[in-house]
Amino acid sequence: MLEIQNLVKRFGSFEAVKDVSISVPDGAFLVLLGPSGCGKTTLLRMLSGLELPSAGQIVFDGETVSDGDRNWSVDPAKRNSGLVFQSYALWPHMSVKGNVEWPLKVMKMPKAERAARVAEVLKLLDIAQLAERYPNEISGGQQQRVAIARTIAPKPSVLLFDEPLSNLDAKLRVEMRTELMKLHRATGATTVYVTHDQIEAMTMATHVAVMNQGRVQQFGTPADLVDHPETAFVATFVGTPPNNMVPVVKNGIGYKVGGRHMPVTPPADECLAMYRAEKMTLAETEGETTLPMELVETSAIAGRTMVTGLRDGLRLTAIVDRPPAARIGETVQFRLPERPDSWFAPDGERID
Ligand SMILES: Nc1ncnc2c1ncn2[C@@H]1O[C@H](COP(=O)(O)OP(=O)(O)OP(=O)(O)O)[C@@H](O)[C@H]1O
Repeated sequence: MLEIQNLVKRFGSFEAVKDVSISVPDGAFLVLLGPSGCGKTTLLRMLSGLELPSAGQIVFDGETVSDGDRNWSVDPAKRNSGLVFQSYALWPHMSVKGNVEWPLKVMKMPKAERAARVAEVLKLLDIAQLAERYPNEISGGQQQRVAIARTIAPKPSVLLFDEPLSNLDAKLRVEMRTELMKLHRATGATTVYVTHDQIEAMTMATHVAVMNQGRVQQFGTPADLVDHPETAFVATFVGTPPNNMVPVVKNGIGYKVGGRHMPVTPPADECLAMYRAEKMTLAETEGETTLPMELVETSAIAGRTMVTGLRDGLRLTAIVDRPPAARIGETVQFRLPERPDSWFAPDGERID
């Protein structure tokens, strides 16, 4: 079990990580997901021991490895965790085999055992044929595999990844995603993986912590996040496409939804209505729950069409069966379902 307890990280007066508490079960694949600057890397660096928390504790398997309150932490090399960065920094003067063997030499593993472990790991990552080559003689994707092999060679019980696939092209990313999941199953190591790519998060994770501005907005399984987003931020950050969020305000005896009077019964005078993209439709003409929007984007998605409209800063996405007749820049009528899927308060908290 990996426990993060009331963890805080301050840089001067700026709080990059704010009171984060999460319990990660053994063998889980936790993804830290959030926009740039939300504190993901800082949290991961604290887990690795590279950064000392300002307050709070990190506990691996019942043993405290970082204690911000006491200004103390176990050295990164001694905490049974392995870290893979976005840039993989292999030793250029060592062969692939030499790079993977290096951490085992450092931990003084006997020679025969070392050779067996290196062979096993190279096979697991499908790079045995590259064993004698040097880093400048292999591709970027292969270098990333070597970096991962080097990290898992000492059998760390916790594996930490910081956007490890962001330097790879789209096709290779998808392939490596599958490989990393295979690797996770094969090693059984509790994994913490940082990304801002929500598709990566939703396909790989057993657990996701969605972060924003230093806080964890929601911690749960990918399905939890999609089925029951706890904040408007989560609702609009996860899912493909993300959910639509439309402001609702009291106006006279009725309510305006996205700026138009509509027959709704919101739980408060001012709130946000969430509509799932697959429940939105397009209408030929104006109706009781339609919003005229400028058509800004259409794209084919798994045999259906994703249509995006814009109006006064409000962006709506619908997944429909057929592409609209309208062209980009023309007006289309988006029809909202009779009832939204969820309601959120103006501060983003879920209401029902
Ligand atoms: N050493 C530092 N000194 C001062 N501020 C820092 C330091 N490291 C990070 N920060 C700030 O803390 C915040 C969180 O940074 P962090 O790198 O954790 O974000 P992130 O979510 O990983 O972003 P990205 O996806 O862009 O890497 C940012 O506002 C960043 O500028």
